[in-house]
Amino acid sequence: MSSFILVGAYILRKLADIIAHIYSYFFDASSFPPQVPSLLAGYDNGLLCALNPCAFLSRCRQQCGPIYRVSLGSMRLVIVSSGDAISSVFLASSQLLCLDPLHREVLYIVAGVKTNYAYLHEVMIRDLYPLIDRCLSPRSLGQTTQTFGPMLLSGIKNLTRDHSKSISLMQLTNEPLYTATNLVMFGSTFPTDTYKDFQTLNKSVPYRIGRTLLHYWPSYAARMRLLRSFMDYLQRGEVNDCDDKSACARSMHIFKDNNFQSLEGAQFVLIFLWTIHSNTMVNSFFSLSFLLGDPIGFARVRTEIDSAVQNFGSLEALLQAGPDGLDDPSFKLLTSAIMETMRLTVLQTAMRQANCDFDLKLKDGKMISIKKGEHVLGDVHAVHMDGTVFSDPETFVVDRFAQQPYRRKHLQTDGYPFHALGGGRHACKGRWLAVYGIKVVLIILLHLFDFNPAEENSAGWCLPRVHPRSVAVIHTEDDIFVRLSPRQAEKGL
Ligand code: HEM
Repeated sequence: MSSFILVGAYILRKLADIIAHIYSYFFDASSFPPQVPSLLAGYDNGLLCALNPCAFLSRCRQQCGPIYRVSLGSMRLVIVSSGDAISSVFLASSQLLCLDPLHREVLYIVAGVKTNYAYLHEVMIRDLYPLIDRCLSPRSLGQTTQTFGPMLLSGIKNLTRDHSKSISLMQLTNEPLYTATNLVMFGSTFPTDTYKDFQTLNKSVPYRIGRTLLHYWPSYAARMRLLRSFMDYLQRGEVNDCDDKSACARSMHIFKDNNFQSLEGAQFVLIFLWTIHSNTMVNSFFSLSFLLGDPIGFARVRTEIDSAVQNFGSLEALLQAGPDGLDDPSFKLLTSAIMETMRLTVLQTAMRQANCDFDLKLKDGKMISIKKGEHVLGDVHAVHMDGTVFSDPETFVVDRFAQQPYRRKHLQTDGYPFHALGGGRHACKGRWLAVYGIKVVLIILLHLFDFNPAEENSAGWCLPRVHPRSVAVIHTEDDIFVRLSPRQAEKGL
């Protein structure tokens, strides 16, 4: 079956190359931005893009340069793949370039919102984003995540009790993180048995975006179960043991104030959950996958973690220190590994739609004329793969972002053309939680366990293959199975 898929993918790639070659004869380089040619009113490009967005954008870039127009069926896009142009998109006012169509798409694809979009969107912007901003800012994150570290540790211990069995790295890096984050954000009454359904739905997202979902039923059924579970949670209406200023109490206030007890409320919770987890899970899984594929990098990060644990006195004491304690030069290499994983796994961002005709000004003084209704998209992957900025760009370099002096409450990527967390007014509001959560996962796992490839990975450590349909961030359907053994000092586990 897998060789059939590989041959199919090879033939499609060759076909796409031949089509691109034919189209190059129709290419007009005199206009700016140049237009990617199409023989079938954009539907040919739409199909090629749906089959493999990254490869399609890369071919267009080779042909047209870093800024170009392309029609994907009836959708007209301006793609920007230079750091300066992406920054200009992030900085453009939302009167000119708005995010609404992106939000509408996400609400529909993830939560199945077909009607009442406007109301849910209003609550998202008016109540939810400010709540995330307030509770997850560097100043408040410690308060929000007081119980997070110990809960994550107990989740990992529960999952790893039986050392005689192999375990999925995807589950190991994601499930305890998913559960502990939900408990701090939604309180102890939030259903803790929703991870598998969430993953099933999440994995269907690239297919849903391309409207090419073949196995529709499993993800549809998973979504229905999730929504039922969230409706029960909303109808109970309690969060337990949370003070009034905590994230979970504030979330519940939003749900109650907006009378969210029915399907609509559950759809809102699902969108909130997807915002928190979809990108974080990719990073958590790939960070450890990259480290396992780089034994020297792995050993260096583990040495850093072990000496931090020693300085704190114990792993438990380190986990109590919270995000402020971990925002420290003694975790420079670990933080760099996480940011490097982001560099390699985030593909496109900054999707916007123009509200009117206008000229987008770039740093070098050039203007891109954008027409009303056109979409703009940032090809972040292209910038992050620029060999003139990032040497050996395709490779995971564990200390790539550990070279400059460490600055607390700053991302170690400051000063680089790094766009994985957005920018401007719409920069990722959960970035501090994401980095902190992934750090804690890696600290616990690297400190407690040795990792050996399970029988399922007969070829040793192999990086998961990137799914060709990946859009926005890398997706994979591969998993890595590991056998864990407690390290010498932790034999009591
Ligand atoms: C590794 C993990 C994450 C990555 C790579 C990531 C990436 C991004 C990016 C690129 C944007 C900007 C999108 C745009 O301008 O078009 C964004 C926005 C956002 N992110 Fe994240 N994110 C992550 C984790 C999180 C988490 C944990 C939360 C928690 C709630 C979160 C909440 C948000 C919100 C609310 C926005 C919208 C901000 C706005 O439009 O004003 N993200 N994220």
